[in-house]
Amino acid sequence: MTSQSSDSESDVTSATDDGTTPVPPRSPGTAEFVVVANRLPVDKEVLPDGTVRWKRSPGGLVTALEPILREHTGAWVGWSGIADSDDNPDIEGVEIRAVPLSTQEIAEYYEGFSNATLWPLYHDVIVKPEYHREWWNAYVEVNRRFAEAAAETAAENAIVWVQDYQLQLVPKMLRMLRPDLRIGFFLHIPFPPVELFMQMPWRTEIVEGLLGADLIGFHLPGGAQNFLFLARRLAGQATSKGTVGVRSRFGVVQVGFRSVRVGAFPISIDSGELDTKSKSKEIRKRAAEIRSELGDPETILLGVDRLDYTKGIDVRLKALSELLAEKRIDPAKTVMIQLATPSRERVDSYVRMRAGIEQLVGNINGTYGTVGHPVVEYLHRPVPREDLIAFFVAADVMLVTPLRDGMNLVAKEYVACRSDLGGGLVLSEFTGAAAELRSAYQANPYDLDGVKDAIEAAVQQSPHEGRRRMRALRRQVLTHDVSKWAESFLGTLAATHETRASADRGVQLVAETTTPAADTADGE
Ligand SMILES: Nc1nc2c(ncn2[C@@H]2O[C@H](COP(=O)(O)OP(=O)(O)O)[C@@H](O)[C@H]2O)c(=O)[nH]1
Ligand SMILES: O=P(O)(O)OC[C@H]1O[C@H](O[C@H]2O[C@H](CO)[C@@H](O)[C@H](O)[C@H]2O)[C@H](O)[C@@H](O)[C@@H]1O
Repeated sequence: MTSQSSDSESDVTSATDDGTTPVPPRSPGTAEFVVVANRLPVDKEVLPDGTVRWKRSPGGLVTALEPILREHTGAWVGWSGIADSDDNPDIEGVEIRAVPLSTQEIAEYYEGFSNATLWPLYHDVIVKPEYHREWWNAYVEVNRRFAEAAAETAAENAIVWVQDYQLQLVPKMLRMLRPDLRIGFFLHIPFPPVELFMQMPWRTEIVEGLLGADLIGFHLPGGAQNFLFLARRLAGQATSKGTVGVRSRFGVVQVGFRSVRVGAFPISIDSGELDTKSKSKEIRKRAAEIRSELGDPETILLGVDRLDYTKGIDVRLKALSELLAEKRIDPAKTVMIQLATPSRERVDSYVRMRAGIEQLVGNINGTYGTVGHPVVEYLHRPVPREDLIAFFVAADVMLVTPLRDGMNLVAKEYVACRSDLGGGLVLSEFTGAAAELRSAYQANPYDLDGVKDAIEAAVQQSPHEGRRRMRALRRQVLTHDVSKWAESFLGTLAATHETRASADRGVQLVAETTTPAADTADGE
């Protein structure tokens, strides 16, 4: 079936003739808490000699959820990162349920609809989203499979927490299979402005898919607000009209007898753990070694990203190149380290972007480097976590310059690692983190002169100014950690369910407030 559906006619969960109808489980599972995410926390790797190795999956979603699942003991439903594998790796305290994907599904559901349609559409169309009906059909089919796997894993009345843009149809499909469950959904990337979302040929199906959840979470109030407008316009549901707050003043969408809450929950990191680790003797020693291996430069600039066009790695390289040309930065005293984790390497836009970035690195080193002393040290591979922490401790200026980013955990990790109050953070205004990290050197990544000024200011900041800013940043990051994020989301989800009964009596459509002491986005 390849026909493109109109806004109102199709129902992704009740189709009867296209193989996408979810099949109810014979009996419920045993897990009281289930995370459903595209990726498992570990990626499977088959070495040339046939042995299997499991390594940590890339990206901030796994960084954030790993400590939560360790705390709550439950199950994780996800894909292992390679084709046709249903191996369930052993992870202490977590029941793993792998969802196998075929090579064609990886191409159409993951690389296609998830990462060449939704990803660019939700990130301000930095590259042009592609709309293909076969990709959409694969997305529906794979979402159905995830919903069935979750339905088989969850115990009666369990909490199921569905993650991210790859699985936006799962909440509705899962509700059809298991109406007893409490279902939460969290979007880790930005939810786009209404004008952009309206491009999506299957826009109504996506909004209705999400409305299967009891609670839908976004990083920022703006995303929640955009979604409420679309629920009204595309799904024709009554919604609350008040302004959504941060971890407070939730929006409400009335779907039949169900009240779906919509809120903003900015994600964070295990800041306490990073703070402790970064103070250890081993990490301090490694940080000193890094500086000495680089030839003891006066200033170390650092970038840490998945190699993704949203991250603005080209922006910071162009800014550096101009600062060097204008002699505002001295190449003899400065080294920039760019750690770039390989990502989505078969998607065309990623292949093109990698070539562009490597050319920029080559140009800078060719023009300003000397033999044995390049200005830019570029690694295209992940480094071990402990090394990464040492890089954060060693860096004088952290460069976070995305054109758009849901949150950006790297910015928060850098801050958590700077108990010495050293270092400066250059941060794009278009990251979710910018709403909280007000004391960073913020810049508009589309304004190259502004980015250059921010980098120069951070390089030249006085120790007093640096300490003042870092103290404020650390107050925010250490008091708003990932367990606070999970608690606020899961606490709201639990409360949503408790008010289900009141839906029968008719819930009032007003924006709600959790506690009188509601948080603000900026805790500084
Ligand atoms: N161990 C390790 N982690 C990395 C590396 N590069 C990035 N990360 C982690 O990947 C996560 C990236 O999250 P985030 O900044 O939110 O961006 P995302 O990639 O879009 O999810 C952070 O927790 C980083 O510390 C690396 O080379 N090694
Ligand atoms: O699974 P991949 O295709 O290799 O991509 C890795 C992850 O990238 C995205 O991370 C996002 O989540 C972070 C935590 O909330 C957030 O800080 C960041 O801004 C986002 O880009 C993606 O959303 C995940 O699903 C991927 O697993």
